[in-house]
Amino acid sequence: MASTQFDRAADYLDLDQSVRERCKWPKRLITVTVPVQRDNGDTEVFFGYRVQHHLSRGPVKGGLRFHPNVSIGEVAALAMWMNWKCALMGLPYGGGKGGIACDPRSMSTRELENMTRRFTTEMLPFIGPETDVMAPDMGTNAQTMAWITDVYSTHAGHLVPSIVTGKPVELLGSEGRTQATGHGVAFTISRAFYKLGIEDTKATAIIQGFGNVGAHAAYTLARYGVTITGISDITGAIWNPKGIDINQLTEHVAKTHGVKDFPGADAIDPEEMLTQPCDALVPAALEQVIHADNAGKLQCRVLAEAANGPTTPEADTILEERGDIFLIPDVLCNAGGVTVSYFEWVQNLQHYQWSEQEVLSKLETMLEKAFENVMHFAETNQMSHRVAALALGVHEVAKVKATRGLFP
Ligand SMILES: NC(=O)C1=CN([C@@H]2O[C@H](COP(=O)(O)OP(=O)(O)OC[C@H]3O[C@@H](n4cnc5c(N)ncnc54)[C@H](O)[C@@H]3O)[C@@H](O)[C@H]2O)C=CC1
Ligand SMILES: O=C(O)CCC(=O)C(=O)O
Repeated sequence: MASTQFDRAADYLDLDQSVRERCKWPKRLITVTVPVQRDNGDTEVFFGYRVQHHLSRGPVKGGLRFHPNVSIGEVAALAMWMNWKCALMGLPYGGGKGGIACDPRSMSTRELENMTRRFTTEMLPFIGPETDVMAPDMGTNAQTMAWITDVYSTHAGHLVPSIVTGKPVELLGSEGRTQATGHGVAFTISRAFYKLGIEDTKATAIIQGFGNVGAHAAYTLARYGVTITGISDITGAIWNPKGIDINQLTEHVAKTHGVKDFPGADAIDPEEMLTQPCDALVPAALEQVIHADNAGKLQCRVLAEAANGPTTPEADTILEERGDIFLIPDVLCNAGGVTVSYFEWVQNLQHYQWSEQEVLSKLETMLEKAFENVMHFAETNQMSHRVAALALGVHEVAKVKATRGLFP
């Protein structure tokens, strides 16, 4: 998927052959084994990965994912997308992504901590504030980042907060990072509604995924006055046409670890939920959930890609032919997370802390600019929002590759 999307953008840009090849392939693909003693005394060996797509514009930046489906191919695609996202947002980074193939839901805190610490130790030769800066992604959180900071700092002999972003605020994480991705998703949806003449307070949204991104997108949309009619997670899907109370749902999820059986809504088939009428459909969980079989059935006005890679190229073609759905592509829609990560890194390098208001206001300024750039480029060149966003990102990387040149 990532390669196909890159090829479409590179064809449009008519990239020079050498630059095109150098933009397309990752610089480093690292695979490590991570032995962990399970609570029952057995040792289990997990596979961990980190892909550093390119370092031409600065350190690689991107999340670390703990999920059973993690593979080197998935991580490579996610790293490639991070390039174009960082470049589109004007951040001085290349793209990276990492992950461990594991089921974090079935692991104790002790096992997760040991796995994270061992993975970090294996990664020590390859990471650093100027080479590779990780952050949370699916299945990881601020605590995971705290463990990575601790291992790296212990080896350095002093605290190195700039080794990761998305840390707890007390460990010099940034105010606003936890909610940044979801906040940015809601902000771009509101911009799309404005373009389409839809009022936030009369709009409805359906969200797949109620983790860091989905839940914070839900809070912010609800704060804007949008009615959230459907939400799903790994445990099931819930539906209430009058609106789901997000605060009550959060309490329910804290107690039961899933949205299933929430008393304030009915159960609905998770697949059917995606094709219900709504103003915004927000996939905020997995890849490839909008595919050839359901793209023709979507009844949303806006498809807001909070997750990375939720739409297959086949579905993209169907949506482009339909022409009635306003796509906010992933590299724009979820870019709030890495943008505030950049702010966190900058604050750490300056030994200075910004307020939440400052962080979110700077974030909105940067998202607004990127949103308008993508819309303008798409309109001017009569292309989809996806190809426009990718072309803008790829172009920035290509310029740097061309300028730096190729050692013979
Ligand atoms: N955390 C961040 O700052 C960023 C995350 N993203 C992307 O957003 C997406 C979600 O990430 P997070 O919210 O951080 O992960 P998370 O681990 O906090 O939450 C994931 C959510 O997806 C749900 N889920 C898992 N399988 C599902 C299924 N089959 N059907 C429905 N829901 C399912 C889980 O139950 C959970 O609610 C991923 O694609 C990630 O790459 C993108 C940019 C930044
Ligand atoms: O915050 C970051 O550095 C990376 C976030 C991320 O993994 C993503 O945007 O997909």
